[in-house]
Amino acid sequence: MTTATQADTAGKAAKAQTLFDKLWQRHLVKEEPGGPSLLYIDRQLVHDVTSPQSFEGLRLSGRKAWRPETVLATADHNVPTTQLERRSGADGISDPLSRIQVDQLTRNCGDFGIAEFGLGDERQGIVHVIGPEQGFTLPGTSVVAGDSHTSTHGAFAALAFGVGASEAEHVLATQCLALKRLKPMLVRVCGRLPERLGAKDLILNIIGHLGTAGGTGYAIEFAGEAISELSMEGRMTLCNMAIEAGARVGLVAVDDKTIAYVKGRPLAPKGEQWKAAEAYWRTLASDEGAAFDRVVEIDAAGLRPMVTWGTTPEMVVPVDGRVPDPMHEADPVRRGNMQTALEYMGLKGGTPIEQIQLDKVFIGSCTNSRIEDLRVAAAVVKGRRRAPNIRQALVVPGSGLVKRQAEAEGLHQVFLDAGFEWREPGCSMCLGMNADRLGKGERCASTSNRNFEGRQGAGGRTHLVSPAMAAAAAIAGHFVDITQF
Ligand SMILES: CC(C)[C@H](C(=O)O)[C@@H](O)C(=O)O
Ligand code: SF4
Repeated sequence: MTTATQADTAGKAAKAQTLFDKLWQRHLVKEEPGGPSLLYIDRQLVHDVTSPQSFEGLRLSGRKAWRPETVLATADHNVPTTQLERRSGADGISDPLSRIQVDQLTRNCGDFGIAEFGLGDERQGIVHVIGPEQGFTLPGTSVVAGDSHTSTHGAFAALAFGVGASEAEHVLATQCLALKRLKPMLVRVCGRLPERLGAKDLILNIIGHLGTAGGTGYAIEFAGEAISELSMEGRMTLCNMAIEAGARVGLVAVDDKTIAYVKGRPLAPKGEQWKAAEAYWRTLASDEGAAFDRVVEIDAAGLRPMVTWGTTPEMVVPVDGRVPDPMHEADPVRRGNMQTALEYMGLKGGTPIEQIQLDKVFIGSCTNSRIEDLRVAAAVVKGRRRAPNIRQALVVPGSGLVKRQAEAEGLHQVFLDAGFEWREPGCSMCLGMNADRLGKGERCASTSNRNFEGRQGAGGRTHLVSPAMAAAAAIAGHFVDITQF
């Protein structure tokens, strides 16, 4: 009896699993000790840039998409965002390569029987916005896309990560993928975020702490009071940038907010299936006492609004801080990197962040283009005007449905009245792949997730910030402490 009880206890203790362990185990087809394991992939998202190669590969080997109903495609990276250019669909794209990629996506989806939200479809938008919006991304599923920011979908406790074009091809053909097991890391954020700070400030803080390689080889689970307090939009912002800390996977456990967000979405289960699904989804949290390979604790209450000053997301400081001085950096490699970054950014060490004058503002991208982001930005902008030195302030909703919702709430009018531009959905100025770009030397406050050299256009200078900060910077013409603005 005693022995049995001990065995039970030991069994229970051994069974405490992290959320990542649960998702991993559920999708495991074949485990190879030491080597990569074979995982079952439930869903795949496809966009215009990385998919041509995958489809071409299928054609060359004479293979079909095995379960085309598990794939959803949209055009986002190459699409223009002005109404005028959008009127004529892909024909309105002046750049020939962009036009070919958008056209090709439609042709490939037709040939392989895959659903596509193309130009002219109100459901079109950034791949990481439309997946959750449609209920295509569901808790407990495994989701891949030929796009590194697929980590976004982990906000729903989905095992979601970016893959290369040949891996995406393999998933299309077999629904399986070989992957080396990731190590679970816990980032526990206790306390509450101060007023006017958002998920973007939090994740920039975390990346500043971990560094851009700190998450390499890990799946990061975000937990704690500050995470529970975040909306699903905020959790998506957080997981979106897990990859910027090097982690292919970001995760948040299922709670009431997850369930409420998914319920009633077009592709979410209904009726009896919903009940069964919800019961399973509610198990998707790390067990008490589950072992993580690394645990990082952060206190949200002491955080400040963040602004990047350099050319990686870890080069970040609070808005009331200064651009760091490389002369104070003891490590020669770090010092060299700082100097190179400052030169590119046209900044001097010691400059107060609030004195940095801007040329452009971009509110959009899969990090911050959801309805909540637009609400936050509009609340800052309301009744104010764009500063004269801001040549352009773009607001680009993440999908046609976000756009419609924002218009129903009158947010577009708030932006237009303040001298901002209200655009059609797409990746837009997040990356220099469509007509929305920075010119050489132009400085931008951007709500996107990457700031490397030339990211928003050759010679362009990117500062990553929250939507509230971007909006305030457009009004003031420079960075401001949004907790006082
Ligand atoms: C084009 C695509 C491969 C790329 C990515 O994987 O992330 C893009 O979305 C990005 O943000 O740089
Ligand atoms: S919005 Fe930016 S980060 Fe997101 S998928 Fe598009 S290019 Fe990549």
